[in-house]
Amino acid sequence: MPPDTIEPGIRTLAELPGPKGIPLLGNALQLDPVRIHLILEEWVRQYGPALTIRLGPKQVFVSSDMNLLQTVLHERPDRYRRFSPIESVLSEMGANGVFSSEGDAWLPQRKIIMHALGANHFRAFFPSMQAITQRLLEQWLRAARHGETVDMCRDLTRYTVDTTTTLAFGVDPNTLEQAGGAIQDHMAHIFPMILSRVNAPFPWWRYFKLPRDRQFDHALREVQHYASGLITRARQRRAEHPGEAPQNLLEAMLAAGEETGSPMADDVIFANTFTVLMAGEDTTAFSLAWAMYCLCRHPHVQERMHDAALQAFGDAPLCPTFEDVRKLDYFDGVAHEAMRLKPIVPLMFFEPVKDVVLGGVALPAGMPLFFVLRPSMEDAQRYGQPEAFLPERWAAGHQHVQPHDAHGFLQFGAGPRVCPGRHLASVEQRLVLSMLARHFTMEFAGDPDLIKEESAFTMRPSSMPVRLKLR
Ligand code: HEM
Repeated sequence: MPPDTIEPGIRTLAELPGPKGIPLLGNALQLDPVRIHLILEEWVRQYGPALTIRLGPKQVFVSSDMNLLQTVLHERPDRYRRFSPIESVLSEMGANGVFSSEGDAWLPQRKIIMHALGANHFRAFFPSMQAITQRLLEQWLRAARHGETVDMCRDLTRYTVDTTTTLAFGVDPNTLEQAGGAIQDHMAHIFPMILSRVNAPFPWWRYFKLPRDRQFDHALREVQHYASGLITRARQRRAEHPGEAPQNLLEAMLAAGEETGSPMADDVIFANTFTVLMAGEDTTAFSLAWAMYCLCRHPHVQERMHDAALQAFGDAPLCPTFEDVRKLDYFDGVAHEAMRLKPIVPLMFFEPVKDVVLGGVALPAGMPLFFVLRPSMEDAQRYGQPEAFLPERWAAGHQHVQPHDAHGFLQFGAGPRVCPGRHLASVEQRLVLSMLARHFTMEFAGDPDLIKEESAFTMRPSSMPVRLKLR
């Protein structure tokens, strides 16, 4: 955008404040990928809600203004898209599915995935979710009886992979009861590298491999092999049951175009299997792990949850029917409140597809836009008593904690690309938290100050060891 075309009163990036960088690399070396969200939050505190940084040759617009983020989210795909390195990095991994694809490629994938993950499928799927939750309960009962520490990050990532794989791909891998390493151990190496590569000022991995790139390549091969196995099994099932309506997302992708004669390409099916496997794992698991963290800090909320569980499903060990899930709104509030204080999506990355003016700042097409989500969720103008953990603020019609501005909460995104897995995530959160509160009390099994926030595309706890006691 040439400066002489910018209207009076509109600012350019050069007029925004920001931290000083070094020649050539700019601020890149200051942005430790594991702490990137904390560093950007600190800069927002220091320089205000609109600032600029530089990553190598790229000038970046950084903002914590959720009204601007709402604009960006809703004005897709015409004016904005995801930050383009997300697409190139995921393409190199064979994972350019619905999350990262843009333009005409995105919509057909989105339609299939929205349908397959739609809330209308949950009724039929509910018994499977109950069985997986029962498995988790049995593990925790054993740990409580033997006084063993529970590694919540381990158990919850296994729970979410079992649930997502069963729902979306029609196979229950039962990683929860698997003794040794499971697919999750490989996936744990993939997320941090995606974040590092997306924000790298220089694509080093295309020229030389560091030990961590080799570890990443190995993890990627394992996950690719796993996804291929799922696809092979689904193909076999379809061949054995010709003409049957697709039973899950994978079968829906294989069946797409059977009538019109334009099937979904194999690489697109593969990319979306990979995408949904990844998107369904860390997000829900770490939102639950952070909820555990908040609950250990606020034992009185555990008591309220226990009462709410008894009220919703009485003597039953788990939420007994799909209809009863609706009675678990208090648990949804717990999950939301944990995500407000410990956002598993602390940053979102976009770019304009054409020259735009956003918040009075002229931004040329292709300019990286980084949004920092937590400051607005800790803002007293949006949330009363922002530092307090108050799940009841999310109850419908609740008036006691004011103000309450749900627009400031964008953990699932918004607009045409809002998270299609949010209903599944909400059912998982309700089932796990209500089961926990029905049977156990929980406390940290170690020094909570050692639990650190780590950016790894999602924001995960460095560890979450807890001790469960039977009620
Ligand atoms: C607490 C749990 C979760 C959180 C906080 C979360 C958050 C998000 C966010 C912020 C986005 C970007 C939305 C946007 O651009 O407007 C997204 C997209 C997506 N999520 Fe989730 N997610 C969660 C769980 C899940 C689950 C369980 C699945 C699937 C099993 C899933 C699948 C996806 C997919 C496929 C997309 C890409 C949608 C598109 O670009 O059209 N998510 N999610």
